[in-house]
Amino acid sequence: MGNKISGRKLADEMQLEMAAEVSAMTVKPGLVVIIVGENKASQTYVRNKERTAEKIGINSKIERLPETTTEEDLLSLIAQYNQDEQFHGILVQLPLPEHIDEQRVLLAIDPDKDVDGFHPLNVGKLLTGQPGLLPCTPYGIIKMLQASGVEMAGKQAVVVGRSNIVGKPMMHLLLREDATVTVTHSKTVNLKEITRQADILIVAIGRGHFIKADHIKPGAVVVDVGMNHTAEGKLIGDVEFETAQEVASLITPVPGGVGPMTITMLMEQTISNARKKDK
Ligand SMILES: Nc1nc(=O)c2c([nH]1)NC[C@@H]1CN(c3ccc(C(=O)N[C@@H](CCC(=O)O)C(=O)O)cc3)C=[N+]21
Ligand SMILES: [Mg+2]
Repeated sequence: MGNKISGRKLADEMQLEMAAEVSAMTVKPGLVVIIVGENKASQTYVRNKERTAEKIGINSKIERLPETTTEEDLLSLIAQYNQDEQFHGILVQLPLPEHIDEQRVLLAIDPDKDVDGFHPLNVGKLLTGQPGLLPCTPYGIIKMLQASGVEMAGKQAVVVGRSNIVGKPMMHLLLREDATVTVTHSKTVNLKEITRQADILIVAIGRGHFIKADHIKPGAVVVDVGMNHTAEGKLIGDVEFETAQEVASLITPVPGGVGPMTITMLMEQTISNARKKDK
């Protein structure tokens, strides 16, 4: 057992197809990423996004604002990009500094340019089963499972983590695929008994190597959303990969799993927005 699902490989394949598609378009897709303050984890992410956008032929612009930026200044920059026809996607990197109201910022983004799928209108569409922009991490996970031939309909899916960015939208996307979904979190009692029921286990709790082999049902599909840095600066997932892969039938690694797919879906949604403006 222990077949690795390579998000990296699938992401590379999808990006090649997307590059061909973009080169045939008359409108060049544009994505603006707004970052407020310095955040070490943000840096790799933003670098990867820039590199990927360039590879595909997307015009990407990074707006780096100082930590001291006021909420009003951020809101007016967003208003400016809402109007700017060159940009089809707007992403405001989270988390934002303490003094800025995150919900107010997400509400300010034009829902049609919200390529992160975090605007309450898009969240509501996901919840009620209407088409809309989707959160990129859970969307990328569904794509990865489909590409790997994982049957979701009727299966027991367990999500560990209930964040607005991963856990909650993941629940809805799995429901849409007709899985039976259980959401667990840090206050869940007898977590192990629940995760051991999972045919599909999605882990997004942000604690390094929290899920071990004995949390996993033999033959389960395991998706690791974690990105934790050890004291030595090594990137590790929420799942202890070495032991878990002995039990799982399929498992995503960190790095090279969910991360590259997240970025790919961001690009995909930016392109599909631009295509709506294409002749
Ligand atoms: N509004 C907003 N939307 C986001 O989607 C968002 C965000 N804010 N804030 C930060 C997190 C983090 N995130 C990552 C996505 C991909 C990689 C990625 O490409 N990882 C690679 C490389 C990692 C490495 O080598 O360090 C991998 O897992 O293989 C990393 C981090 C998106 N986020
Ligand atoms: Mg989370």
